[in-house]
Amino acid sequence: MSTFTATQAPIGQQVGSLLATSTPHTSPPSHKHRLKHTRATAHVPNRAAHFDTSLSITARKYLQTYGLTPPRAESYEVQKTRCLAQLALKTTPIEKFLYLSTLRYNNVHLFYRLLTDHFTELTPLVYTPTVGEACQRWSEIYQQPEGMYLSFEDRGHLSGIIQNWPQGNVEITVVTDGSRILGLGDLGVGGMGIPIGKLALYTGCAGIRPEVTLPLTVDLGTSNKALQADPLYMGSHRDKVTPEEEREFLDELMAALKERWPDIVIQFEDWKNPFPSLERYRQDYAMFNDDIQGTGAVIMGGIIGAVKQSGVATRDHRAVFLGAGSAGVGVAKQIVDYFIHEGMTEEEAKSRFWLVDSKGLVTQDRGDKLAEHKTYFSRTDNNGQQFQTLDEVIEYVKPTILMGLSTIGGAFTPDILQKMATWNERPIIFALSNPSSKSECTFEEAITHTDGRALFASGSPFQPYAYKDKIYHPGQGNNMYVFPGIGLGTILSKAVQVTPNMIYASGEALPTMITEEEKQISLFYPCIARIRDVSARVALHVIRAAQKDNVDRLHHLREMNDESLEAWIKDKMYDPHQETKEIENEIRELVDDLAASPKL
Ligand SMILES: NC(=O)C1=CN([C@@H]2O[C@H](COP(=O)(O)OP(=O)(O)OC[C@H]3O[C@@H](n4cnc5c(N)ncnc54)[C@H](O)[C@@H]3O)[C@@H](O)[C@H]2O)C=CC1
Ligand SMILES: CC(=O)C(=O)O
Ligand SMILES: [Mg+2]
Repeated sequence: MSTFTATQAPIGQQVGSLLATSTPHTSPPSHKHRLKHTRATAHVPNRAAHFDTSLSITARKYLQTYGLTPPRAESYEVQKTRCLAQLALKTTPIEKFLYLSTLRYNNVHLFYRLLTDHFTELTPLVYTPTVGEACQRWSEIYQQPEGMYLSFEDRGHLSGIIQNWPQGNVEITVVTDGSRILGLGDLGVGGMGIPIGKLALYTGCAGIRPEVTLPLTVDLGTSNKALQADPLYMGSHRDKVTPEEEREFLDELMAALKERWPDIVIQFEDWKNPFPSLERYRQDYAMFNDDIQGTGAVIMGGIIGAVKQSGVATRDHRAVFLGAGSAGVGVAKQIVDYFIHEGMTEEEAKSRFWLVDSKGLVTQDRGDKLAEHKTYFSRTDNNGQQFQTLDEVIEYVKPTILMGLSTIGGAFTPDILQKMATWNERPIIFALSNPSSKSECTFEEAITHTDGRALFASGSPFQPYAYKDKIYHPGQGNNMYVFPGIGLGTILSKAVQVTPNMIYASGEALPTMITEEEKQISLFYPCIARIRDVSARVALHVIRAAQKDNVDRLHHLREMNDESLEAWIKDKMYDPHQETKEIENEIRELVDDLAASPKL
């Protein structure tokens, strides 16, 4: 039975259209809009699918694009060869970023076929580190709209403006105000590169259809004076609004999003101070903050494996964090949860953490007013002594774990790395700041200065490194391992909230995906090439946690065992390789139906 619904055009006209070899009709037939697999998207025009050069001649005639593309119907292999050759001609990362953005805009399925087949090589070009440069230069390199921009001046009208988004159904949005883009500071509306990049990974990693994603940037002014002075800057040149104004704006925005798309999942990303909005909206919306919670989960997932490989008992670990911001505190809290899970009391677990910010070790008697999110970890056992530098802190603590979420590239000096290697057989060194220029140390430095013994992960990717006749492989501790699965699990279970247990479950899923081969080479994150399987597993764990917390609404999923549920999840995932095949199948069925119709 055809999946193609009845058309209003007379049968004769349809057959005529199918058989036409001359120029296309000037007015499109109504059936053209009924194909399930050629839906338009705002940032992905309808022509994306219709102009795919792999479409058969029959399909082109049916779609009336015959003659509008070169004659040969080519295989994906040929398309891929051409794209990769064109990409290779681009010499700088930003040129490659632009090439891939244009490809996504013009032929979305081809872009995702390429991305999913070449994840390891292409992710750094659509995501960190290259997206960092793209955000810094957004107003210079801007080419096409790929998301929504809402301004403070639009307050009072957000609901109406959101109606302008041409896509009827949106299942997930990533929203930023651009105020803390990676470790690069306030980039204003240039931050739009982040929602676009994150959502590209939602599609590539977790198979969420591209047309149900909404990249969203809110322009609440900027504290970046250079941007304010830049005539090319595409955002408002006003100063940042006050926290009260931001709250009022967000109250309206959240309500407007839910009004238009009641089931929408909302991910907050790269806000300078994201704690208030997380607290304010987490109960009433299916929302989470990726920098606090996604990062917390992914690093907890990595630490589970690294702690095992370190040979040191969980309760004997001591962690020094350089950076006590959203990510630092989010990660430390999530690992506290894991330590509690492993049998420690909360006080015992918390006592294993020493957080360092720009003023030094975070202590209760330091003399400054601590931001609220830092007080939980502030030390009280320092006997009045204060420690200003990382060097002083590590001499005092002699940590087993050194975590970098500080935005300070190179902060883990050779001396610090060597000390870590003196105190520990397998020092755990996570240099997590993004992009690569902000990484607290490189993989090469971590390996060289610990004589190959570091258990290492970084936020942005590094290449494998050869040292003393051995090849070492870096781990990438980036929230990209979990946020796609958190979103997918929340969407598929129709969860009304993203609960702390769902976040915890996403991190806990990661170690279940590590292979023996990966363990052998000291990896505690799965190979990135398997990210679709990893995201499906994360989604499975997220759904189970949603069920336990009773926030899911698709109750029949509760009846499935894990194996069936994981298979069901995979079946729901968008597969870019299937898209043109689906169009071909629908057209073939239509042709067959028409041929079988009684002649009038
Ligand atoms: N690998 C991953 O998946 C993720 C990485 N990150 C990265 O983590 C970094 C921090 O992000 P957030 O915590 O959200 O930023 P944030 O602005 O909230 O926090 C930055 C922290 O670093 C501290 N800091 C700044 N300069 C310092 C110095 N000279 N010495 C010691 N501490 C200093 C600040 O006091 C603050 O505590 C960014 O580079 C971001 O890209 C963030 C989220 C996920
Ligand atoms: C990876 C990420 O979310 C960040 O660096 O902010
Ligand atoms: Mg982020």
